[in-house]
Amino acid sequence: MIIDRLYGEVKNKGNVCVGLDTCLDYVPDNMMDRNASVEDILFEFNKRVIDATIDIVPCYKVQIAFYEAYGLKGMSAYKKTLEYIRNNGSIVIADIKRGDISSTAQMYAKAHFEGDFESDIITLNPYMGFDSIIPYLDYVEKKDKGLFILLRTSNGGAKDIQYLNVNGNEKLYNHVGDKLKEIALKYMGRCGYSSIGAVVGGTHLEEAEEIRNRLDNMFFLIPGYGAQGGKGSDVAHYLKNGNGGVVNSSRGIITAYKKYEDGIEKFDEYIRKAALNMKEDISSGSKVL
Ligand SMILES: O=C(O)c1cc(=O)[nH]c(=O)n1[C@@H]1O[C@H](COP(=O)(O)O)[C@@H](O)[C@H]1O
Repeated sequence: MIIDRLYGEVKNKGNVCVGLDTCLDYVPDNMMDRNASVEDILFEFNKRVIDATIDIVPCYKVQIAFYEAYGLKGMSAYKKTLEYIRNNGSIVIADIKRGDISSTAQMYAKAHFEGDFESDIITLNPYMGFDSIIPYLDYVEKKDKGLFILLRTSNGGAKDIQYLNVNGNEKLYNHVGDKLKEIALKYMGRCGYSSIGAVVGGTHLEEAEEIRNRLDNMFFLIPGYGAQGGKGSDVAHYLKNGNGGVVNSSRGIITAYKKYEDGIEKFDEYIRKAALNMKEDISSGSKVL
């Protein structure tokens, strides 16, 4: 199952998920060949980031909006990026946050688990209802695919809806978590986690321990590190013995070179350094717990 692969990769390479939220503003001048197309520029940038990190990170998350924004050429870069990651033996999470129902969801599943945009794991938004998850489950069961479903997100606005009290005095995200856990139990890997995981932002800490204990069979995608303020000692609360989750950083890694005077010349070195520092920060946070 995909979750066993991801668990194994985390065991060998740590918890850093590199977020390829790539836009032209992040591309250094020397990669901006005037004659090259947007497709080539975005893909070449991603390829450099991937080549600099693939031996030290377990997976990549590619946020589709950054490619959609550049139209067809952007989507070609998206396709090439997914293929490059998968062909080089790594795991790709397509951050598409879909959340529609029925026949539409079936087409989303086909669009992102087959064909041009095939990925290993996708992100979903369950807040339209649990029936919006069902059309993807066949791919989890029969095609070795995985889902990370939004539970408690990293943004400030998470409190607007996800924290509302339901069923007396229970937080909505806990209610959603319990339901997802039930579905997840049907797709358990040998590693003790399900191919259906949850997205929990690494920026709110108060409930981290409760969420980790309550959803003990669920692997977490943990965004919010770096640019949004999350630290290694924060996100470590969502891990179990250093595994059970991957921590995403997008801007914090792919724009790391901008902090240095010689950043453009040593682009690859600084990208790798940012991923290695983050890996160290998370693992020292885990040791303290
Ligand atoms: O599902 C996500 O990946 C996600 C969930 C969440 O709660 N918060 C969150 O920031 N994300 C995504 O994680 C990435 C964070 O980017 P940086 O803040 O640049 O590291 C973006 O692609 C967001 O869309």
